[in-house]
Amino acid sequence: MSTAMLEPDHQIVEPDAEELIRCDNIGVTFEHQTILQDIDVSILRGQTIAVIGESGCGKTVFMKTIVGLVAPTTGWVSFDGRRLSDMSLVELTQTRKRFGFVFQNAALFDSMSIFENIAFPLRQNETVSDGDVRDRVMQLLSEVGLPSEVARKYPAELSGGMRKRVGLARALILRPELVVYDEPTTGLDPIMSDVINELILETRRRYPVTSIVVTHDMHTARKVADRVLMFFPRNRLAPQESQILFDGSPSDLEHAEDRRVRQFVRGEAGERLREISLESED
Ligand SMILES: Nc1ncnc2c1ncn2[C@@H]1O[C@H](COP(=O)(O)OP(=O)(O)OP(=O)(O)O)[C@@H](O)[C@H]1O
Repeated sequence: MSTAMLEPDHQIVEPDAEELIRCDNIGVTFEHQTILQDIDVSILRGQTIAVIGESGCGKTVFMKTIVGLVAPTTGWVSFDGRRLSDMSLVELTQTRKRFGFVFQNAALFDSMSIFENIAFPLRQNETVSDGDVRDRVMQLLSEVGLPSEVARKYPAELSGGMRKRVGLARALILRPELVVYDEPTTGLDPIMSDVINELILETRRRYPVTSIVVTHDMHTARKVADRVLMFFPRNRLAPQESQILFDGSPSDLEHAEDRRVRQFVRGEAGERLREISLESED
């Protein structure tokens, strides 16, 4: 702790943390629609980044581009100093083992027990004895605050919050260096949302994982992130404007210079209401 810097939002980032991810001039165009343009972002090891912005602005596309699920139309993504586009399929597959994915709907296999769901990445990627698989699954269950009896159950028998925790356990079993969370609290009540927030924080305290959290939940963004990126829809920006309207600490969001950022975080429709009514008249 003595070498670490305490950030305002209680996150711990090593002062000499190295770059883990670099996005250089990324652009993504689907058919004729440009979703991302000129995105330059550097993410340090150990950072927890919340990606916010209104629906359709490209948050998920950004996250998928970083993990190599979407190939950028321009620019490149580097992970740990290597461009994803320079990697062979085998290297990309090897690199993806260093990523953990927590999907919005937990994406569990319904026909497998919770034990088998959590063990799945381990059995797919490592040669481990049954005893070791058992130890690691049980350890992960305990890390996400679920009792060991849950291991025998099936996804349909669990609540949404429990399923999310199982999804987190599965994402963490290979001890990934990068975890991406897609809307981790969507559909949960406020208490269960906070349980998930606490687990994200606890995971970071337990080991130096880097996290990217795509979220609409401002409470989550403020609580778990040490850095927030706010994206804006490319088609509503002036040509010279950056698509990232805010890049900074969550505590600075309220006082952001850009009015669109302040309106977003306060949940104010502002002139968007007028724009939407004009769009519907066209
Ligand atoms: N594979 C694809 N092919 C074509 N268009 C796509 C594809 N993936 C995403 N899009 C489009 O890109 C835009 C941005 O999508 P994205 O899912 O990144 O938005 P988002 O900011 O995550 O939105 P939300 O908050 O609603 O999830 C949308 O208009 C979407 O329809």
